[in-house]
Amino acid sequence: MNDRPTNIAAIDATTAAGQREKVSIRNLSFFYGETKALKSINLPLYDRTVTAFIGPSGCGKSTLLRILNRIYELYPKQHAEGEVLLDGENVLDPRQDLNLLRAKIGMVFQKPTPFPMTIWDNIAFGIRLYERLPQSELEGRIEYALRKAALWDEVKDKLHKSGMGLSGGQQQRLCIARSVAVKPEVILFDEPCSALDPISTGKIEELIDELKVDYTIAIVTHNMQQAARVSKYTAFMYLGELIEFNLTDKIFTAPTHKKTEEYITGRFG
Ligand SMILES: Nc1ncnc2c1ncn2[C@@H]1O[C@H](COP(=O)(O)OP(=O)(O)OP(=O)(O)O)[C@@H](O)[C@H]1O
Repeated sequence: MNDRPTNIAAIDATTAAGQREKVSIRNLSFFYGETKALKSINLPLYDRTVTAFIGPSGCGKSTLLRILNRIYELYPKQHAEGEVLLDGENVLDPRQDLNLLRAKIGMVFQKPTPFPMTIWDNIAFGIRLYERLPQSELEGRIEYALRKAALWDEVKDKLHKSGMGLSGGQQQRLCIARSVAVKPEVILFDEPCSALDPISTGKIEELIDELKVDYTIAIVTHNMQQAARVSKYTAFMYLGELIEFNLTDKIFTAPTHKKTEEYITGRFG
């Protein structure tokens, strides 16, 4: 068993057979002021595939996700080095249009974050940031997004009631609908179920399974059963480094690195 961090070049070629890289993370480092929180990460996100990020608290999972759509730029004194290629184009390029990027790479956060407005407006608001649609098309898009988020049947008779009146699980699906409504290519989920009960969690997991048909998905989770259930690939991170990336089955049954094994067997974390 090997104790050294992996390099993506070392991934068994058969592991990725037939898989197209939608996002390629290359030599990516990240700094909070002077503190280096990510250390030269190399990793693919395969097209229309779910990749889970696991690792102990503070290892850099959320930081990594926040780089992919450059949300970190909302905060001062944070910067990234390296490359994040989306279909071959570096999203870290200063000339990148951030609105367009965030439409292409949507994000769903730990706590549901509906806007204090109606269910309908929650979704229309996001669409209007990016597109001007005729009313009938807008209505069609809103229904499409709510159906994709498995919420339509529960809310179709109260579209003009506040999104804040929904249950936590419904609010999270509303946030997923908001993300889907702008037709993204990648959706990032940062611990999307940590504030939800087991039934709502099950619904979100089913939904992720359906969404992967259309979207490339990355999910940060503390729940290893969840990672095993929803993802095809898993990245294990520790102290800002990518220790191991592989098929989820391999990570959970035959990890290559000692630290991965210790983590998944609950010896630390
Ligand atoms: N705003 C910030 N300013 C300075 N350091 C930060 C900031 N946010 C995170 N960090 C540091 O960066 C490192 C990675 O944090 P990050 O939140 O990405 O980890 P994580 O793996 O997502 O943790 P958790 O599982 O607890 O959410 C940690 O050492 C953390 O203390």
